[in-house]
Amino acid sequence: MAVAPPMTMQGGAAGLQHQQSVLPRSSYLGLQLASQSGVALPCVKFTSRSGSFNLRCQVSPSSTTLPHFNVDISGPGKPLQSVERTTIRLALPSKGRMAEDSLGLMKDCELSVRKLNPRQYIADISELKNVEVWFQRASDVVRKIKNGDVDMGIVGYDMLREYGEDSEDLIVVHDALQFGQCHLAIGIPNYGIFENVNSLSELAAMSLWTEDRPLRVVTGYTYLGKKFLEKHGFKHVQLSTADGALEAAPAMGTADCILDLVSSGTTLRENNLKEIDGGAVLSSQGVFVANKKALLERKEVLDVAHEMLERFEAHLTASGQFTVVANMRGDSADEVADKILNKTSYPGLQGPTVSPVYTKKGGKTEVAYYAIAICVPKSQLYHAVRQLRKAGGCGVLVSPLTYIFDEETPRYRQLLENLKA
Ligand SMILES: Nc1ncnc2c1ncn2[C@@H]1O[C@H](COP(=O)(O)OP(=O)(O)OP(=O)(O)O)[C@@H](O)[C@H]1O
Ligand SMILES: O=P(O)(O)OC[C@H]1O[C@H](OP(=O)(O)OP(=O)(O)O)[C@H](O)[C@@H]1O
Ligand SMILES: [Mg+2]
Repeated sequence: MAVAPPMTMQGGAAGLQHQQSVLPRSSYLGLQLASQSGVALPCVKFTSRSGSFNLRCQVSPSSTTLPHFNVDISGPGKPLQSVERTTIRLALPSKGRMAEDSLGLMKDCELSVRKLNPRQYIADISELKNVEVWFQRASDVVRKIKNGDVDMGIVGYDMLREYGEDSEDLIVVHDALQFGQCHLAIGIPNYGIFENVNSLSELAAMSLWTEDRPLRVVTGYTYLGKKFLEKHGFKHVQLSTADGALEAAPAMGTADCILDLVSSGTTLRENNLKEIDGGAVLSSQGVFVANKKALLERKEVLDVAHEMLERFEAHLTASGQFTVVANMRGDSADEVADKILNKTSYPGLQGPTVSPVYTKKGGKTEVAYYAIAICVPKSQLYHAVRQLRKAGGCGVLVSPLTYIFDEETPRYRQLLENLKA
């Protein structure tokens, strides 16, 4: 074959963009290559950050001015990333409660997700440059973070465990986003042969289950379900899947029990099903998760994960607290600080802020009170107010807290530890 003169490839290296980010060791792509001569290059060496590899090109039988080549991409070592992304990709659930809650959290953290067109699956975040938001089904959020197509995302922990299949490529950055709280559990009928069955061990011990007549479990969680039932000694089990309304299956006679999410328990109850002791597989809520390799190898990805984590932490920590400001009687700031630290259970973050309150008495300006500012968990507000009053407090003002930024978030420290492991 004649050696071809210099050739230009449409789109250059970026022209290799492909739906799959990881190409198999030898894959054929139909690429339009613009060759000045129409003669194929037998082999072109390509160098990318992930190593060098070869393009072997063959002219298709019908040669035209823009010939169609079959390109064999192969190279030494591991499969190659076809595209080197410079953008940072964040995946958010595209529908349902998780979509609403994730967007709500982003908004509360002053991260404005802007979709240019409501029918598009991509958006940007005005506060985070170079970040692309991709809206995906929850299962795909996990799959795409796992295979590196996306760098990070928000999803339910149940989905992360089911579709992540314990992959080491996934790393949880924030494990408690405080929405989507539920648990994955076995639900069995509260009537018939199950009426007196109240625990997982009782269910496993039922003599009914044989190879020919296994326990039939319907679930959307076959990976977790199989592992869980095997671990708990179930020998004869048949798992089947359905997309929704699993609670109807036992009454229809198509399953003996279900493995599904439970939150308030209403759906189980209204379908004459019950939970059993030992039947909970895992607790779940929204989590912020990332691709481990992307965090380790791309500093810009780690920086964005860090910033988002800080915003989430600051907001979520604050959302459980109130700011309380009170005027305290006392002879000095030290005396008031002493009372707050020793006579109440609410010292504030590092300690109370104490400042003099000036009043006018008989034409003279004097300090009669000291104002203190502390933060108090919402659930303990009334208790705190009672303690402050007892310690000489009056004029107590309470307002919601928006953010608490600490020196460094403990979760970020933990993330760095986990990345080293
Ligand atoms: N009842 C619930 N209460 C709280 N969180 C839930 C509940 N059901 C599901 N979730 C959480 O929401 C995630 C998405 O649930 P699901 O796929 O059922 O979507 P959805 O929001 O219910 O929308 P739809 O079922 O209408 O498609 C689950 O993976 C889980 O983390
Ligand atoms: O304990 P509860 O508060 O009743 O919630 C549990 C129900 O919530 C989820 O269903 P969802 O409402 O998402 O309907 P789906 O089956 O259409 O997903 C889950 O699959 C249960 O059916
Ligand atoms: Mg649902």
